[in-house]
Amino acid sequence: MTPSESPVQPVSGTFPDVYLHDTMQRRKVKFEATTPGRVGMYLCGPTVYSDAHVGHAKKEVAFDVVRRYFTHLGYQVRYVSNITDVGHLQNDSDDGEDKIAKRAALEQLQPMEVAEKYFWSFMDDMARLNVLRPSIQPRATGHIGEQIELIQELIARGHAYESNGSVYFDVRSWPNYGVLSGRKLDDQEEGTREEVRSEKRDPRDFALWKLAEPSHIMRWDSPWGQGFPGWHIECSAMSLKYLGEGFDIHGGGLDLEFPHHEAEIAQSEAAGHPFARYWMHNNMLTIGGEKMSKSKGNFTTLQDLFKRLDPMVVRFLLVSSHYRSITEFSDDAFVSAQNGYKRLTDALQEVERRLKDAPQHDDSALLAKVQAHRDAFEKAMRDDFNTPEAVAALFGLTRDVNAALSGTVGHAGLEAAQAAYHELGGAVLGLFAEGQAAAHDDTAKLDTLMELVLQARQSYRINKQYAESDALRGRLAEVGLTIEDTKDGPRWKK
Ligand SMILES: Nc1ncnc2c1ncn2[C@@H]1O[C@H](COP(=O)(O)OP(=O)(O)OP(=O)(O)O)[C@@H](O)[C@H]1O
Ligand SMILES: [Zn+2]
Repeated sequence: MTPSESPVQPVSGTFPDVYLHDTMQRRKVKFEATTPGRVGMYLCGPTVYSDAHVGHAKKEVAFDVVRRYFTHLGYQVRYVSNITDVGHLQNDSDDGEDKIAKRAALEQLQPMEVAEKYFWSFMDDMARLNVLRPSIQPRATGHIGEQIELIQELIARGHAYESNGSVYFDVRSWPNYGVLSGRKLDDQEEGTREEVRSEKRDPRDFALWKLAEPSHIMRWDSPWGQGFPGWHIECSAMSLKYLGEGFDIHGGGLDLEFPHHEAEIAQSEAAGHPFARYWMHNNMLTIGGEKMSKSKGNFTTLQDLFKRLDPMVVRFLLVSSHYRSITEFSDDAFVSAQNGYKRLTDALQEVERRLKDAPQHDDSALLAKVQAHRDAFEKAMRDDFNTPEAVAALFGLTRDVNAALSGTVGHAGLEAAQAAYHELGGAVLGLFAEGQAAAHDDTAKLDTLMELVLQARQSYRINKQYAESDALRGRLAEVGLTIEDTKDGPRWKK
């Protein structure tokens, strides 16, 4: 496989030092770009077979912030994140049911319809969370050729073998297997069906290509017959294709460190392609102390959550904890996120309101304070993207801005405060999408308004004025607002 990277030119300029926690070295290290001024990042994206939950959002938001911060520092960032639309098998051991096919049977859809449906649902959720679109979002099914080519290279170099129409990576042939997770080969276990075990030279060998059973719908021609790629190979093929060998940063959830990322490294480097230079992993979003996950069934989809919470509050909650820390999902956490976010947006709105008609005033004291909070924000971000401390800097800013707003503030002070909110809270943390502060305010107003409407409707009903009550409901339906009567009383929905 030829990584199709055309040579990229360095970007001139000076770039402040950024330290990040590299999983491979298990410590914070100074980031050095392969090409000065450019950052190539790859993030393992979603398998599109169900709606995204809040845990997925933690990962997407974490790496979106990393990308945004490098951009803020002046780097040209190429952000590649894949879409897994090949149905992979239910468990990691090359065994079990195909997740997309299983969903397709359940929903009476074609597997590709499932992938398409949940791809767009994921994109909508991410847009609402103000996650920037990747520079390139390659789909696994669009890169079968590249995956086959990489597998052929591995066979040619003696690191993979064919068995019954499937191809496996030969872990014994690659002493570096375990380099990321620190696992010794002998400690690794693999519980696999006997039939699959017997195809492998070693039970820990992982599939690069799987022979398709007659019932398997998603299948492609290959030198080994009709089949489909293994779970790990797409990420190697697509990251190398779009970012080139030795690209800068590879990210993903901590649960992917082994086996997924270990396998990505082995199959890329054994084929002769130096892989990612830094590895970053986000910790988990938990509920009641347990990882939120589809298989445990303890998840809340983003779509459900957005019915009761502004997506920006969800984002605020996520950036308020560090990407390497556990984030506990609870109602209390949301209440405090709601309050915290409102403090920021209220101050920003007041600054913007006052800017329209700002008096002449000496703002030097406020200007110095704004600068100090900016410095604190940058220092936190350069230290492994410490977003909770960066958020604390925004609160510090808000405290000083509110104090200043209780007296006279001139144009320069207001403008400096506004710029700090937009550049740090907005561009870097992604908390104020264009017009977001105003939209947040509108949402709050709509909530109040609808509460009053529901009360009015209740009194119509108590007074048996059913025609009026129905008319009210009908009029709201015309503008897309529905009222539902539930056992807990009436509810409204957009
Ligand atoms: N609770 C979570 N917190 C943080 N990241 C998560 C969480 N759940 C999933 N992710 C990340 O999202 C990506 C895809 O997750 P995946 O589709 O396997 O979801 P899942 O809910 O864990 O599913 P399953 O339970 O079937 O394994 C992975 O990189 C994973 O690390
Ligand atoms: Zn991956």
